[in-house]
Amino acid sequence: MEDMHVTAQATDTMHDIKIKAKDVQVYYGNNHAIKDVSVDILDRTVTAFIGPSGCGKSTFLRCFNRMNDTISIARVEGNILIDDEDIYDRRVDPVQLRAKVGMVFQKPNPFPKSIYDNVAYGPKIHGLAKNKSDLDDIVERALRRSALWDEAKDRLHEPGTGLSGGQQQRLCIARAVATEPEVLLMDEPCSALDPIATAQVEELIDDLRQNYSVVIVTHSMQQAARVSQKTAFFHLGNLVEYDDTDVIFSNPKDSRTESYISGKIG
Ligand SMILES: Nc1ncnc2c1ncn2[C@@H]1O[C@H](COP(=O)(O)OP(=O)(O)OP(=O)(O)O)[C@@H](O)[C@H]1O
Repeated sequence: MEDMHVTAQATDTMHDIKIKAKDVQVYYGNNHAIKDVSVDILDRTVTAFIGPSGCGKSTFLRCFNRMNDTISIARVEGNILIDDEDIYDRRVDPVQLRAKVGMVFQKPNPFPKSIYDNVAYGPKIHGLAKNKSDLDDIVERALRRSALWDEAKDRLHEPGTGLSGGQQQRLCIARAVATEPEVLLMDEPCSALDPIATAQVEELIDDLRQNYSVVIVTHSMQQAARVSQKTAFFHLGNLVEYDDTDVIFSNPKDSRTESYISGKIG
């Protein structure tokens, strides 16, 4: 049982597979951090990665936009396909990939620029706006989608760092969605936020699912249960169980999942 790993397949016929990971291994030097993980991530679905600290959730998430490329000792093996395209193929430009696969981090990290420029930055470098009014529209759309427009519209040219923590995190989500990504990766996006800001970001995640495949790493099982439709439980670098979120929380098949959700390992 201990060495068993699951090949997690999508059972949901309503949603297409957006990301297909097959036999993925990640090493940091000699540390084998992700062990032979295969999983299908669905489109227009929120997928939560849960598991004890150090089990590899963030490492696996970072495989989807090749952020592990930026860590010199990290080595990724296996296949990751997004829309059937191998994202580790030599012809894939990681910068372009990261426009399609946006990421929001644990701590809100706005650029030291105005609210407007934070959101406009990506569309500008990727040439998504034809002119200034086009760019204005993109910025407004992204801020509306991130539920920040009403609070930010009268202070677009003030520094992003002047917003509250929860607003800054929504600004980072606006920055990520401004390049029209198809996948949104969120690594503990609420861990620095108070309960009200957390509730706003969770509501937003639920909205974002209409357009994107969202993958969220969270330490909070309550949050996973609230926002996700699919949950993957990781333990010691293995993907132990992957299923509908309500199944994982009400009727897990593996004893390790059961121990984790009941607070016996953690
Ligand atoms: N940049 C890095 N360099 C070296 N080792 C790393 C690096 N990032 C993670 N690791 C190692 O990889 C393993 C998995 O770590 P990872 O951060 O992916 O786990 P996690 O489940 O996201 O943990 P947490 O919940 O604490 O954030 C750990 O053994 C960790 O020490």
